[in-house]
Amino acid sequence: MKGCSRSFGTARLAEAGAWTFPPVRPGRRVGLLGGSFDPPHQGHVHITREALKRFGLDEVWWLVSPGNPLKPEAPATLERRMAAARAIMRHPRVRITDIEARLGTRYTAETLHKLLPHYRGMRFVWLMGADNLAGFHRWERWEEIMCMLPVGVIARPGERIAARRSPAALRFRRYRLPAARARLLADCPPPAWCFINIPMTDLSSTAIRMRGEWIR
Ligand SMILES: Nc1ncnc2c1ncn2[C@@H]1O[C@H](COP(=O)(O)OP(=O)(O)OP(=O)(O)O)[C@@H](O)[C@H]1O
Ligand SMILES: O=C(O)c1ccc[n+]([C@@H]2O[C@H](COP(=O)([O-])O)[C@@H](O)[C@H]2O)c1
Repeated sequence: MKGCSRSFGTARLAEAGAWTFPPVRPGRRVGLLGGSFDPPHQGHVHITREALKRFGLDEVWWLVSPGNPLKPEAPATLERRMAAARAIMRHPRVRITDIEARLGTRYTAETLHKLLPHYRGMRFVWLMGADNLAGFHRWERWEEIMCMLPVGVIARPGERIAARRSPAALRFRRYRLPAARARLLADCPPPAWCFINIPMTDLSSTAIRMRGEWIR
């Protein structure tokens, strides 16, 4: 499509310092679930399990963010959120990572520019809840992200209509894969996105913080 380029430039891997990227066999289908996870909750666990199944993924990596660039308040420390994520999400095909802190990125486009060239031959899918699709047009270089990898969107209570009518959904409406073909998403050349309806849970980190069950 116009404005989409499959070339992402060369990643400056040296910037990643001594840290080594997790090894992965080529051809694997990996879902990337970026999030603040402040705190992680069973909603995250639920959508991860559903994404593995519905999008036919081999793995999901949680990218525990150093801090969402659109959220004004700093989250709890990365160490604490990583530990809580590891405690709640126990699955042999899910990795909890602090890749963005290690890469020195917090904007998703920048993260992908550094990550994807290191894993040529792999099939990544960006995963997000419907609330994030509704506000996706506010992300830095969001159209570029759509052109970099397929995007899997998962229903969230109260957000389905806003997501479907969002600027991002409208702009890329021609590239939407029907939910019945969700398992093909990882193999679709971008731009491609798919919205799946799953049994929804209305858990949120905000609600947990408001109940005082997680103090930053
Ligand atoms: N209950 C849920 N249903 C569907 N998607 C969810 C749910 N909870 C979180 N997500 C998705 O998981 C990803 C990470 O979410 P995040 O860590 O921001 O949790 P959150 O509950 O949305 O937090 P907050 O309330 O602080 O915004 C986002 O893409 C978000 O849309
Ligand atoms: O790149 C951006 O501009 C951008 C803006 C808002 C959110 N994100 C990413 O979206 C993911 C979900 O964030 P959150 O806080 O809703 O869990 C997380 O990986 C953030 O880094 C990215």
